[in-house]
Amino acid sequence: MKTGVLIAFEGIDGTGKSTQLPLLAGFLRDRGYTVVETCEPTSGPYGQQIRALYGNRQQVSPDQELELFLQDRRQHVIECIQPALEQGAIVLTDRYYFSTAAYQGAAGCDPEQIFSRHDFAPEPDLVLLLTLTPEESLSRIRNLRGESPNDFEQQEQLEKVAALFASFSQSCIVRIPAALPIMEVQAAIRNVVQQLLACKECSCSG
Ligand SMILES: Nc1ncnc2c1ncn2[C@@H]1O[C@H](COP(=O)(O)OP(=O)(O)O)[C@@H](O)[C@H]1O
Ligand SMILES: Cc1cn([C@H]2C[C@H](O)[C@@H](COP(=O)(O)OP(=O)(O)O)O2)c(=O)[nH]c1=O
Repeated sequence: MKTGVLIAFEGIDGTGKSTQLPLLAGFLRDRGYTVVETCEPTSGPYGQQIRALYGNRQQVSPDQELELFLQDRRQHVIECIQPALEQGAIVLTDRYYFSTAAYQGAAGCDPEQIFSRHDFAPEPDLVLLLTLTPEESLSRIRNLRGESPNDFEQQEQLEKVAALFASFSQSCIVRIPAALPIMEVQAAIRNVVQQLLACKECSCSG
């Protein structure tokens, strides 16, 4: 049974998910919450197979790629997310099934079918969807991270991924403009999370 709080960070590559998530974790821990920080792809066997595709995505079909992300997530839910939620933790995950619907959707799979294949995955209480243009995201990857974009980070592909993220309308999604300075993005995130926690703590429905 889920008693904790599940918050997913989503968005195209370079939007600042792995910058913002630890800042939120620290903020929440300072306020006495138990926080579990996690990410997908995981470091487990399926996550490692996925990482091996970064430089050579063509070696698998979109369907095979989708299966790998599903297997990785199933293991992530069973071994990490569900136990942490049962213990009442706030779980912060860097990516979740919205990434699969967007990225594998952009690769040719059906996003609706991808959502419907996630009945094993607890629905998040909140999805913080960081928004940035693909141009800005690629510029951050090249200039700030100092990396060459990998096979998942090609502009044409990221345009499709961003368009799919923009099309999702689940009520748990809150869009956070990510082009602002780091601590301004963090302030917007904290504001939304504090509202969610206040709501949970007073058991109101909205
Ligand atoms: N708001 C921001 N303004 C400027 N640079 C940022 C901002 N957020 C993150 N960055 C930088 O952009 C790069 C990508 O951020 P990162 O957190 O790795 O993105 P993601 O995890 O979404 O791929 C990093 O070099 C990071 O330091
Ligand atoms: C979770 C997930 C990620 N991805 C992609 C998005 C990213 O381009 C890539 C790696 O994710 P990323 O968040 O960059 O992880 P890391 O920095 O640890 O390698 O995988 C999918 O295509 N589908 C998914 O379901």
